[in-house]
Amino acid sequence: MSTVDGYRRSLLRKDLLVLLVAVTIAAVAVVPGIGGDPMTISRSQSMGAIGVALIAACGLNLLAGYAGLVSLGQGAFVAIGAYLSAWAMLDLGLWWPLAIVAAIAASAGAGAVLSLAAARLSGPQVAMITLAFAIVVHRLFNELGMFGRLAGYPNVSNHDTSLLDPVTIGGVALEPPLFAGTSPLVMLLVAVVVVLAFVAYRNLTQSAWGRSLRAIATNEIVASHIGINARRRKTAVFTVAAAFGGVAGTMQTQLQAHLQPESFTFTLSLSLVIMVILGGAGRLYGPVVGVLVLMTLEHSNAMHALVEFQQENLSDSWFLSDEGLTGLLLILTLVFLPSGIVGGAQQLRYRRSRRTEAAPDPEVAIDADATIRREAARHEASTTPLAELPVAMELANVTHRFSGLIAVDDMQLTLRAGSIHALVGPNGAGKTTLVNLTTGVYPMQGGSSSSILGTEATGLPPHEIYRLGVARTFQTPQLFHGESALVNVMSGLDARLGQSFLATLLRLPRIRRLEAEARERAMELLRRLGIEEHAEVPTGELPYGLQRAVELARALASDPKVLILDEPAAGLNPSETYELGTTLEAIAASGVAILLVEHDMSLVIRVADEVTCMERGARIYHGDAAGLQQDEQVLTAYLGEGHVTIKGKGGADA
Ligand SMILES: Nc1ncnc2c1ncn2[C@@H]1O[C@H](COP(=O)(O)OP(=O)(O)OP(=O)(O)O)[C@@H](O)[C@H]1O
Repeated sequence: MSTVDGYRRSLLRKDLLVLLVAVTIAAVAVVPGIGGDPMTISRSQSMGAIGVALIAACGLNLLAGYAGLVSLGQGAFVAIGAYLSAWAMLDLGLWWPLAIVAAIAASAGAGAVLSLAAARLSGPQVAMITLAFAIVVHRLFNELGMFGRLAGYPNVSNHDTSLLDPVTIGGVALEPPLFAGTSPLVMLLVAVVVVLAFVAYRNLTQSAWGRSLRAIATNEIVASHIGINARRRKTAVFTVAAAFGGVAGTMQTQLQAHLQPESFTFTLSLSLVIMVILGGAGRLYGPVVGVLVLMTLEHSNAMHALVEFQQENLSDSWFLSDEGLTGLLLILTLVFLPSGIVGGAQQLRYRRSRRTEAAPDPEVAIDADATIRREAARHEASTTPLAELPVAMELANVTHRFSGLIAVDDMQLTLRAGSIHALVGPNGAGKTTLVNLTTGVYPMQGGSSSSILGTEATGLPPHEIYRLGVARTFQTPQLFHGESALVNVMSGLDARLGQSFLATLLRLPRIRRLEAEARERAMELLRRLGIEEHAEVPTGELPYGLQRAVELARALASDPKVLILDEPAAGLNPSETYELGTTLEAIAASGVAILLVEHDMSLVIRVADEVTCMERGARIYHGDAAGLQQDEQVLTAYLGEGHVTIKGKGGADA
């Protein structure tokens, strides 16, 4: 068994064990009579409510925790699932499983429609639109006569439950839906649905799909550079989160004798948000812990006892009610455990484990191993004259204006496979703008054109340019800091693996194999760049030089044909810069075309096969590094008259 297989199996075992322990704790806490007292309706409904909240909170965590789209409307999807499944059974007379599926589909559909508006928005605007949606949905169920208005649904005067056929599972007849709260078999059904929903949620989070959510949460532009269509992924996660809400709602219908609009006010959505934040947004077990802590407090006597304690011992006119205590708990969590209970525990465990290990020395941490150098030596490209190397990317007549300012002015640039093309020039010359044009961040204007490996690429968005074989790094490393170096690197090749959503949801064998291969490939890249010992370290904890190396590994993960590096030596010390140069030469020698935007002239002159110098958006020099240092215009505009000539590639003096 490979280490990856072992890791995967232990992860699965751990997940199920934790869920089992959590459910048992909840059962003991909420159902004190589990060991003897008879199970009452209210106790079984409390248990069921925990399950319902768990499903809804897991969906919300995908959206708010992983994708960073804070929704204040999750309760609305629970309401849609609950009301519509009941209505489909009672008024439409649909067979109960069909009614449940239809109601979940309706919730998911509502989520998809909402996402069309929300996908254009970000941050507080997403929260606002989802809040408005929650209010509208609540008002609808509150006002529509078909749902009994304030009297709730079903309405005793309109509905006769004896009309319903009993539900049978394996030949055992259950109580009719909507009046099933006391049936142990319905409790079992809810428990099975909770476990299935959790497994689906877990499968989604621990996959390329889950990593893509992290990416769009961190930075949509960066996400698009690793092949993610951010808008489409946002729609998908909205739909999935709403479907989880719908599943939760249909289970609520199974547990409750009666649906009341007050159960689905904005407070429900807010409680779900509080549970996710309290447990740990973006953490696998965050919603489990959040739901258990908050619902155990709510459904046990603990909150009530705390309120009474204040009244008796502090003041009976100034005290915090249940809601006030919940708010206080949230404030304390945000102040002392900003990443929630699970996030805090993980950080503690990580810090403890680091304390027992020797701290890595960042000075010598990056050491590209001999493999990459041997590959370089073997590659014949290094012996081929530059002009004979195949063209990997061609930019022609590229112009870009920011309002009145011409940032790039009629630029030409050719990148050849197996070579390094350096792009230099003073601050504000237009280098980064040109890079952003080549990778699709800015749309091409006027007569600009671009082709990649012979394919027309003018006007393509970044995620499509990624698919043509282009990868890049950024002036400031753009990593997903909540994740380990390994996961960051894996995210670089995810979009190439073509993992379908359904296969990911079910974690089919193909997905497990692809996931294991992605892990192996990412480890291999970390090893080749000499940073494998940091594989499990969250990138936010790594020194700057190592962050740059992780970002380079992520760019290489997609096996690019064109690699664009925006000031990769910025912030590196001389030994790290030297090592970077060696690594870049090796990467180029393996057949990759590199565009190197850089101010460190010692690095440029050492590794570049050709150099383009820009000033005020235009090209003022194109040629080799030796010529660059002699060019009058370059000396005046960029290098300075006092520039001391550095030996170029092949040791030739300028
Ligand atoms: N988003 C923007 N909106 C308006 N002007 C911009 C924008 N981005 C860049 N510019 C302007 O375009 C010009 C080129 O900037 P750019 O960042 O491409 O230069 P650069 O050569 O990469 O500089 P540096 O070496 O400092 O990174 C500058 O005058 C800059 O102020």
